[in-house]
Amino acid sequence: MPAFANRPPASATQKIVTSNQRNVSLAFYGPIWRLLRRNLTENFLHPSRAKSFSHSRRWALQVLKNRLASHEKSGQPICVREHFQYTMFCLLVVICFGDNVDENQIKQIEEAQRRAFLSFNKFNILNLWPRVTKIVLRRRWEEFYQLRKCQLDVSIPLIRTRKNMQEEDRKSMEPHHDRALCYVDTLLSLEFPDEERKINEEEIANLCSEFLNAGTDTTTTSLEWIMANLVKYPKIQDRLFMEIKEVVGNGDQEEVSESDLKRMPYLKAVVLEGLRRHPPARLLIPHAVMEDVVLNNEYLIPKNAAINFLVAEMGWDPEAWEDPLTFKPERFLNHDNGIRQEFDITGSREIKMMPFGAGRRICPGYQLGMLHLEYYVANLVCKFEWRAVDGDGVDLSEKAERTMVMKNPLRVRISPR
Ligand code: HEM
Repeated sequence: MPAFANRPPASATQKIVTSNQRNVSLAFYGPIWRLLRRNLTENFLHPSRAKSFSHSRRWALQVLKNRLASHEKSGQPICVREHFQYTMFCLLVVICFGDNVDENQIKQIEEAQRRAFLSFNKFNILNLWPRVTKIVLRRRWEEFYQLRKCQLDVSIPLIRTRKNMQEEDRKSMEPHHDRALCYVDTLLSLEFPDEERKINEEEIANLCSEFLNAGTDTTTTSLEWIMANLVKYPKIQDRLFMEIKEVVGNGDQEEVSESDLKRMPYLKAVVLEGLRRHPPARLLIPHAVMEDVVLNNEYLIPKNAAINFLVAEMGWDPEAWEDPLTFKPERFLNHDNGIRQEFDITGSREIKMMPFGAGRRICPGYQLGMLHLEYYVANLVCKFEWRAVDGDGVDLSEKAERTMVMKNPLRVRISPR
């Protein structure tokens, strides 16, 4: 039995890949994976591209503020998870399919994604022996195809709309250069070098579904944990509010903008501390090494053995972090209250925590995830004061669902600042 070091050095993680299955999905490995990943990170999720969705982030923020404000008027405590979830989902749908999508279409996509998710365990067995199960579990296969059809019926028209827009732009004397590039746009122009073909509509639909799944719950869960800590520790919330006010001033500014965020080291520290203390993914997608690796002259990791990283335990390691179970954003600040220069969330220099994974399989959406957390935390704290429901403490117990969520979802009272 191999033993696994729980803080592998970066050199070992660089060799890590997931199993060698060939599939048009970012979660598997192969030449296609490399191409798709490069597309996602370099052409699309790169910060310069991510900026083009500022107006969508602003729109989603407005949706969220309206929902919270109308609840606040009712005088009842608010259970925030559903609102965070809806906001993140709307935003990612727009980033994925373009800002021409309306709320009704978003609801249809949400329903199709939800049904697919709820059936995940039921259909898992079909992966094992497809030839056999196609005979003995014929009904289940039919159900699976039906569900798949529902998903495609919703997403393929949206993909075709973007295709038509690209066609029109190509023919037009006045193409829309200012149109924000969405994920589907980048996929439509991809060609597989080894197969001399373009990626087809069904494959694009799969990748979009994966994009929405991977980005929504992780960001929603992290946002809920961070806000829970700000409610539990009002002094931290007050300090954050002071920082925000110093940057945006006392005027009636509608939004903390993305450029403001860069001048808020304490905000970044709060987000990092949230991800350290409550990483939404407790395990990474299983990894494997391509050849036998010996760590620290002590632990053998055999080629192809499934490796699961205990992400939370790394961030709670008392040898790496002082008082690791306490929520203390200051640990990420240097003496001048700036973000510690040496801290690196990608783990390319050292790994003390890895909420997004590390090495070449690191979450391709990590910059977008960080930006969304900083943007929504800053705006929520700037607009409202967040307080615990009278007599109710904030219970930070955990529950394993798709991500590690709050066992008792966060309920709060908010009041406009
Ligand atoms: C707080 C937010 C997020 C967290 C904590 C997070 C965390 C993770 C983790 C731990 C992995 C597995 C990495 C590994 O196995 O080594 C992952 C994979 C992935 N994430 Fe994220 N993620 C976040 C946001 C996002 C966003 C916003 C997107 C896209 C819009 C995204 C897209 C993906 C994709 C496509 C994968 C699979 C990549 C692959 O297998 O190569 N994530 N994420």
